[in-house]
Amino acid sequence: MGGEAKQLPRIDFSGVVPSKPGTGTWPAVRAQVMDALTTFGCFDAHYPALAPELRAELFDGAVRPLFALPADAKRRNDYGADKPFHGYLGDIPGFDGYESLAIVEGTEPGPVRDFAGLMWPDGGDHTGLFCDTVHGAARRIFELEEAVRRMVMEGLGVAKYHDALSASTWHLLRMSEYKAPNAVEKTVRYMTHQDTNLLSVVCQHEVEGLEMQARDGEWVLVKPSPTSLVVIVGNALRAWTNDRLHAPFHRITVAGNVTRYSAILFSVPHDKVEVPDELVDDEHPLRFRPHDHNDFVCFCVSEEGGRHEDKLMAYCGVHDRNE
Ligand SMILES: O=C(O)CCC(=O)C(=O)O
Ligand SMILES: [Fe+2]
Repeated sequence: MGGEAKQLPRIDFSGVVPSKPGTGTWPAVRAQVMDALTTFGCFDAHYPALAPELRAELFDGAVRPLFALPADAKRRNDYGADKPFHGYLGDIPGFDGYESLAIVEGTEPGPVRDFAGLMWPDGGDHTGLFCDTVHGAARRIFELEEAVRRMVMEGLGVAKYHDALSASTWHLLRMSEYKAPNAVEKTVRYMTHQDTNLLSVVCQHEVEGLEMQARDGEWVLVKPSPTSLVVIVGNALRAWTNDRLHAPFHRITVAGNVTRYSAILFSVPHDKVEVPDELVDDEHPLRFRPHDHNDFVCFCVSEEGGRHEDKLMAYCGVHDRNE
C-alpha cells in the first residue's frame, strides 16, 4: 500500500573493539543488540572490520573456485556418518540448486589447511592463499559472533557464564551456492527454517536472497552490502536464554541469472543446553528442559520433527497449563 518496506534493525559495530569488551561504543551497542535480538531475533551489523577487499577475495578467490570443483572432490568434505550436516550438502530433495561445503572449526588455520588438502590433494600454488583468505575472513566473522554472544550474556546479567559457554561451543564455517534460476520469478532455494545453533553470522556477497520473517509474519529482504553481516539467533540460544531471545524463521529465495554465494559462521554447543538458574524466576518459568544439542538436531531432521513448526518447543518445551 505504498508504505515503506520493513527493514532489519541496523547496528553500527565500527566503534566496538571485540578484544576490548566494555570500551568505546560497546555499552550503547549492547543495548541495541538486546533490543534487536529480543524483538526481531536478528540484525544487520555494519562491520567494516571484515574489509570489503577480504570479502571479495573470500568469494572470488576461494568460494567460487571451490564450487567449480568436480562433484567427487566436493563429496570428500565428509566428517563421517555420525556427523551429518557437518560437511558437503547437495542434491537434497526440496533444495534444488543448493549446494554447500563446510569446515568444522573453520576459524582455526589447521582445519582450513586440512580441508584445502582434501579439495586439492595435489596441492597447488593457490592453496596457501586460499587458507589465509578463508581462515582470515572466518576469524573476523568469529570476532563479531563472540562479541554479540558476550553482549547477550552481559545484557541478561549472566556475564559470568561467558567463558564456560565459549569453552563448550564450536564453530562451523559453511560456504553456500544458490544457482541462478534464470527467471524473473523468485524461486525458494532453501526452505523456511529456524537455525538450530546458538548464533549464525551470514556474509552475503552482492546477490540478495536472505529473507527474514518478522514476528508479525511479514518477510523482510536483507539487502547485501560490502560492509555488513547478518546476525541471527538460533534455537540453542533461544533455549539457553529461557525464551528471552527470538529465533526467527528465514529462507533463501533467488531470481534472475546471477548465482548467489554466501558464507555463514554457526556457533554450536558441544553437548548440553541448560538454562542457567538466574534466568528462571516467577516471571520467567522454565520453558525448556535441559537437553543434548545433537539429539535436538537429530529430532529436527527426523520425520517426527518435520511435523512441528516450533521444533524446540516440541522437543523439550515445558508447557504451562493454559497451553
Ligand atoms: O545463505 C544464507 O544467506 C543463509 C543460509 C541459511 O539460512 C542457513 O544455512 O541456515
Ligand atoms: Fe539458516
